[in-house]
Amino acid sequence: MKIALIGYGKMGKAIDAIATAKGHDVILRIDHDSLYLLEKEHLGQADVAIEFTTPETAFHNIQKCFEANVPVVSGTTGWLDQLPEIKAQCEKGHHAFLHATNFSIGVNIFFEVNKKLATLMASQPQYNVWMEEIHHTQKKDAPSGTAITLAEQLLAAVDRKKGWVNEDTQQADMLSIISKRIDPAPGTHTIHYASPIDDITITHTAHSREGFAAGAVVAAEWLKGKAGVFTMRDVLNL
Ligand SMILES: NC(=O)C1=CN([C@@H]2O[C@H](COP(=O)(O)OP(=O)(O)OC[C@H]3O[C@@H](n4cnc5c(N)ncnc54)[C@H](OP(=O)(O)O)[C@@H]3O)[C@@H](O)[C@H]2O)C=CC1
Ligand SMILES: O=C(O)C1=N[C@H](C(=O)O)C[C@H](O)C1
Repeated sequence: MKIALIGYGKMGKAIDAIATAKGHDVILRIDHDSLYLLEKEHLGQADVAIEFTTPETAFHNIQKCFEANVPVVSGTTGWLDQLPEIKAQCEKGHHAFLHATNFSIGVNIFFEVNKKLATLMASQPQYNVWMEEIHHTQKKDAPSGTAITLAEQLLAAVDRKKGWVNEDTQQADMLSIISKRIDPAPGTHTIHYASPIDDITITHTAHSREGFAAGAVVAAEWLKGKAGVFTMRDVLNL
C-alpha cells in the first residue's frame, strides 16, 4: 500500500517505522517545511494518507486529501469543534475519512470498560467521579482527545454530571478532568470513582507510542477502497 504521511513529528516517525516494517511504501512524508506536497499531483499517488499534525492544521490537511480523492486516517486531537463540518464534507463528496482520538487497541477496549462502569455507576450517587490524564510536556492540547472521549461516554450514562471542566472543580454536577504534563509520559488516563466506603479506579497506561502508531496503520489498511465516515470502533468491530 502506498502511504502519504502528513505530519512527520513523533507520531509520523513512529508510523513510518511500523508501516515500513509491514512492507508498505511510504511515498510522501509531509511536514511544515514541505507543504507543497499537499497537492493532488503528489497526494493523489497515495492509496491512503495518515494525518497526525496540529489542532490548527488538521482540518485543512484533511480537505486537501478530499480534493485529491485520497482516503484519510487522522489522529490529530484538539480540533474536534470542526469535526462535524469535515464529516459533512466527507459524506457530501463521497470521500473516506477515519478519525480516532486514540488508535491503540488497549484504549479502545478501555473505552468499552469505561462505558460499562459508567452505566453501573449511574445509579450509585455515593460515588464521586473525576478523571486524570498525564502526557508529555510537548502536547499542545488539554484535555487530551482521549480524555474528552472518555468524558463524553461517562456523561452519556451518569446524569449527576452535567458537563466537564479542565480543572479540579468543587462543583458537584461537573466532571473534573485534571491534566498533568510530565515527561516522557506517552499517555495515561485514569477514571476515579470514590465513596466514603471504597474507591474504584480504572487506568490505561501507554508505555510508548507503538500502540497508537500500529493502530493507525491497521486503520489505514482497513480504510483503503472504502467510502464514508468511520472510527476505530468500525475497524475493531466493537
Ligand atoms: N489518535 C491517537 O492515537 C494519537 C493522537 N495524537 C495526536 O496527534 C497529533 C500529533 O502528535 P505528535 O506527532 O506527538 O506531535 P508532533 O508535534 O511531534 O508532530 C506534529 C508534526 O506536524 C507537523 N506539522 C505542523 N503543521 C503541519 C502542516 N500544516 N502539515 C503537515 N505537517 C505539519 C509539525 O511540524 P513542525 O514541528 O515543523 O511544526 C510536526 O512535525 C497531536 O494532535 C496529538 O494529540 C498523538 C498520539 C496518538
Ligand atoms: O499527544 C499525544 O501524545 C497523545 N494524544 C492523543 C490524545 O490527545 O488523546 C492520544 C494519546 O493519549 C497521545
